[in-house]
Amino acid sequence: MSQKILLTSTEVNIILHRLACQLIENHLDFSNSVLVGIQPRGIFFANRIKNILEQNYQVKDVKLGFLDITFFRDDFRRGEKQLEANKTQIDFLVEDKKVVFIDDVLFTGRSINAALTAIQSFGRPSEVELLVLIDRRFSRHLPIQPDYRGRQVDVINNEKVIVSWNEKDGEDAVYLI
Ligand SMILES: O=P(O)(O)OC[C@H]1O[C@H](OP(=O)(O)OP(=O)(O)O)[C@H](O)[C@@H]1O
Ligand SMILES: O=c1cc[nH]c(=O)[nH]1
Repeated sequence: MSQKILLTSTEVNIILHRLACQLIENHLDFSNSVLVGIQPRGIFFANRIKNILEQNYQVKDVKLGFLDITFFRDDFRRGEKQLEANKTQIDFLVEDKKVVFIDDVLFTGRSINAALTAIQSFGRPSEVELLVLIDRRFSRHLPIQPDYRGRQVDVINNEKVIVSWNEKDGEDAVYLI
C-alpha cells in the first residue's frame, strides 16, 4: 500500500500551536468554554491542545472531556461494521458553555453530527464549535464545517487520511494512504 506524508512532526507541532492561539483569540481565559475530544482519535489531539494552552500560553485549568459517539451514529443499526464503544468522560455540565469539539479528521461530517446529538445528554451549550486537524475538502454528506482547521486537503474517495500521534503510534505525522 503506498503512502504519502501530508504533515511531518514539525508541521503538526506548528499547527497545534497555531490552533491553540486561534482558540485563545475566541475563548480568552476559557472560563466559559470547554474542550470535548471525540473518541477514539480526537482525544490525543484534544489532550495536546489542552497541554499547549496551559503550558505554553498560561491558560488555567482548561476543562476537557471525551465523548463517545458510537451509539449516536446514523449507521448504528445498519450492522455494516463491528462497533466498539469507547469511554465517555465528561465531568462537567455543558449548560450555557461554549463547547469546542476536537477531532483528527473531518470527512463526511457524520461523526460530528452524532457528537451533536450525544452532547445533549450533558446540557445545552450556548455554542458548539469544531476544531479538526485535517479537513477533507468536497467530501461532506452534511452541512457541517470546521471553525478551526489545521490543514485542508483534497483526497480522492478511495484514499484515507491517517493521523498518527506520538503517544499512541510512536510519531506525530499525517499520511495519505
Ligand atoms: O466525518 P466522518 O466521515 O465521520 O469521518 C471522520 C471520523 O473518521 C475517523 O474516525 P474513525 O476512523 O473511527 O471513523 P470512520 O470509521 O467513520 O472513518 C476520524 O477520527 C473521525 O472521527
Ligand atoms: O480519510 C479519512 C476519512 C475518515 N476518517 C479518517 O480518519 N480518515
